[in-house]
Amino acid sequence: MANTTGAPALEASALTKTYPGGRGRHTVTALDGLSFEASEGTVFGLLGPNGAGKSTTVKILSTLSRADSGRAFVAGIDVAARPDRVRHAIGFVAQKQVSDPMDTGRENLVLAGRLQGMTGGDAKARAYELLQRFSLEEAGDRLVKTYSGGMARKLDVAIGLMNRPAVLFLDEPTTGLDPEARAEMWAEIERMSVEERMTVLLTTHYLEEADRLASRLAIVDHGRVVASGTPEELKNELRGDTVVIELGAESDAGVALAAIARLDLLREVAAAGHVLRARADAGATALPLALALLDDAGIRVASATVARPSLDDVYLNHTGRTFARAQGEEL
Ligand SMILES: Nc1ncnc2c1ncn2[C@@H]1O[C@H](COP(=O)(O)OP(=O)(O)OP(=O)(O)O)[C@@H](O)[C@H]1O
Repeated sequence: MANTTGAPALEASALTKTYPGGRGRHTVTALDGLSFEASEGTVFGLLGPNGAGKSTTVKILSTLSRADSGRAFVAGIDVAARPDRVRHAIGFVAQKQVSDPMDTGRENLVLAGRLQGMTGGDAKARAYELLQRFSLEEAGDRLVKTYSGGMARKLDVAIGLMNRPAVLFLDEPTTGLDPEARAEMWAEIERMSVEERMTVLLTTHYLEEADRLASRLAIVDHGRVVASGTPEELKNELRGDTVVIELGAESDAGVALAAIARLDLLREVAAAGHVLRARADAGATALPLALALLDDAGIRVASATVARPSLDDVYLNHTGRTFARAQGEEL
């Protein structure tokens, strides 16, 4: 179903959602005024650590959950007013496997198509096409329980595509995949968004994945969008270089932080485990001075680099903590 209204393909406006805490615990604020817009035919990324509110957003947009307040539109349709129409316009690939391991890949696809109201003939034809597209044609008639993790994940995505959705929700599509399967999935998502001219909402907690796939992205933290733009725009907001110093395993990060804190050339100095990060207008000048201070303090350094800003630096800049630390806090 194409979006013919000229409205953004996805629009979330000031969404809030709280969950009851249970067993006398405080309520959990999952969304705290979250807003974003995604244009038709693009891959839009929601990037944030575990617990940031990404899945809750996807559940509201895909009609599986209701917001406490705020509004959301998918393909120009109000999700709260017309959930039935939204369901026909979307595909949803959840974090958990949806295919039945005791059926073949083809059987899973045909069943999904039939449940979505396709005729038997149409469902078989679309299943054939998707098995080819995802290089699963040889495995298509094997039970899913014999598939690798990467193959099962591709099948889940294919199931989400059976009804030719205008908008596809991909909730952490590569979590748990090995690097090779992850790279393959990235290539499929890129190809899919171009060939099917679909809008894709991708949630991820991998910075590299957001950088590679999303034409625009929103960084989500504690249920709010703290920054949004193209990955390049977000990185270009930060001037200067990023200095990263990895300390030896026996080194005390607190002592190291104190040692380099007095260097005026460095700003936004932060530690995550044994890795120190800082920003500098001229990283190549600041780094040797920082290393000398660490040496004076008796701190052993395992590696040191100067690089252009990454999305990790963007995250740190907007939230005051590194992405790795935020992940650790929420796990
Ligand atoms: N059904 C629920 N009941 C209670 N709290 C919930 C429920 N679902 C989510 N939460 C809480 O709401 C917050 C946001 O969770 P959400 O799953 O949306 O985050 P996320 O960014 O998708 O994280 P993840 O990457 O781990 O899925 C978290 O603190 C989470 O513990």
